[in-house]
Amino acid sequence: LFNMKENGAVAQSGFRGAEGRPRRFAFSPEPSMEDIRRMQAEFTDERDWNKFHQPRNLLLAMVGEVGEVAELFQWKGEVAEGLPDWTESDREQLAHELSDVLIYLVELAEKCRVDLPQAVLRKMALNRLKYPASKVHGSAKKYTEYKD
Ligand SMILES: Nc1ccn([C@H]2C[C@H](O)[C@@H](COP(=O)(O)OP(=O)(O)OP(=O)(O)O)O2)c(=O)n1
Repeated sequence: LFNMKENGAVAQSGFRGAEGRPRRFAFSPEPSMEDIRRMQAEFTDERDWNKFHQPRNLLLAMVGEVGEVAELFQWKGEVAEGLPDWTESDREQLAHELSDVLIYLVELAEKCRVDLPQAVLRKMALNRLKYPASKVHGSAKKYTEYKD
């Protein structure tokens, strides 16, 4: 059991502790979405790749990377939270592919002039209004299926 504390992360290896209860998990506080936007902008500028990174191309690149994430899960059947049966190498591959999706998503948002962190706050506020916890607790019905 090791503890990845250096980044402020509280992730630990394995999903369940000795008592069989799920361990606490949280992301590291850094980098922020703005950090990621800036780092990817530098990467793109240094290679003179902005001419390729129009919104539609970024969207297609992102969807391609989503496909690569799906490939890692393909034919595995249901996978338990924490991926207890995956090798370290499979986990690292997944970390790479999820990062590719995020990098393209952040750049797509930038090129579409969507301030993504603030947009997420607005959308989550809408989600809470649409799905009041008191009304939908324990049910996965879509909001259109509720009678009142
Ligand atoms: N025109 C490009 C090409 C790559 N990248 C960056 C963003 C992604 O994080 C990563 C994608 O690289 P690849 O297209 O080589 O894809 P993979 O890393 O998934 O490699 P593979 O397709 O071999 O699995 O590199 C980019 O910004 N712009």
